[in-house]
Amino acid sequence: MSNLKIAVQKSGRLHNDSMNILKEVGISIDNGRDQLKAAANNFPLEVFYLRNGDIPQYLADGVVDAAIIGENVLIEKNQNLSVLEKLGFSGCRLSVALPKTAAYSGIQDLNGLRIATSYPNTVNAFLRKHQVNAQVHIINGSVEIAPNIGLAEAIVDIVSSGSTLFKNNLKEVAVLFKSEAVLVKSPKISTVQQEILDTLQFRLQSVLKARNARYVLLNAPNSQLTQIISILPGIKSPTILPLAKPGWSSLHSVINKNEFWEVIDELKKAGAEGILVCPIENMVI
Ligand SMILES: Nc1ncnc2c1ncn2[C@@H]1O[C@H](COP(=O)(O)OP(=O)(O)OP(=O)(O)O)[C@@H](O)[C@H]1O
Ligand SMILES: O=P(O)(O)OC[C@H]1O[C@H](OP(=O)(O)OP(=O)(O)O)[C@H](O)[C@@H]1O
Ligand SMILES: [Mg+2]
Repeated sequence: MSNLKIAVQKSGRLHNDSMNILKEVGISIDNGRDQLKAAANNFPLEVFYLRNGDIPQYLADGVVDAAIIGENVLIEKNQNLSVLEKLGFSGCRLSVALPKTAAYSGIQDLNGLRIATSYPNTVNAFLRKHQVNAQVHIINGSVEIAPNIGLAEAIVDIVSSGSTLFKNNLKEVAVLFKSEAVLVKSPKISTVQQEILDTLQFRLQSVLKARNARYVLLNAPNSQLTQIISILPGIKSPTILPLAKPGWSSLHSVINKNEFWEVIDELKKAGAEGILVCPIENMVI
């Protein structure tokens, strides 16, 4: 069998975005509900649907060749797996939180507390690093409830919008690290599977670059082009096409989607008109 075996979370926060990004790179998967694995019909790839927390071990053992998982789980399971690509979704952070009313002036204030978490290895490493003496209590879900039911004085859990902390009368006091979904590979991957993974990674990079970029089209008087080009330099340099109206041109360029809003006023001041901003599907540079 020369298919690349890739693990994806079976259900939960990572599942849909993981399947979407595979679809965006043109891979079509025969996806019967409740199947534990499914093959792609246009790419040498098989998807294994697994629990996020089990994936690092499967990678370490070479049961799967690659996976899409949260960085936080990789760190917790500490299997020395290397991250190939950050995928830009499921962004969150692992944080320490305390009851809103608790006094806190620094990490040393965690001394002597009971800390509830689903990430015991990560928390113990953090406590060791800061020479804090606290008791770690492992809870597998709904960690934020622990202080309210007298199980712990502090928690360490995933925070994204912060609304779960807020609803449970907790405050975030320290961030251990930030996490997002990542592409990871097994140290036991074979040469054939590695080649397939290289192709997949190349396609993912082109989709990720495109997600962050926008295609910009605008009209401007020729006298203003030099100034506008300095604002919108593009990948190599912008495309300039003459308009039917004498003395005017259409300028096409690519820009980072976040930078666009910063330069729009500059563009207008420089004389740009009829500015169109379009999404890009793929970028091969
Ligand atoms: N609120 C959140 N916002 C953004 N990303 C999150 C959030 N909560 C979790 N994540 C990310 O999504 C991953 C999967 O979370 P989810 O709660 O679906 O699974 P789980 O219960 O940790 O894992 P399993 O698949 O083993 O049941 C987490 O490891 C983390 O990387
Ligand atoms: O800051 P927020 O946006 O509120 O997100 C944080 C919450 O999201 C995750 O739980 P999830 O909803 O995945 O439930 P789970 O505990 O069942 O995994 C995490 O464990 C937090 O409880
Ligand atoms: Mg969760």
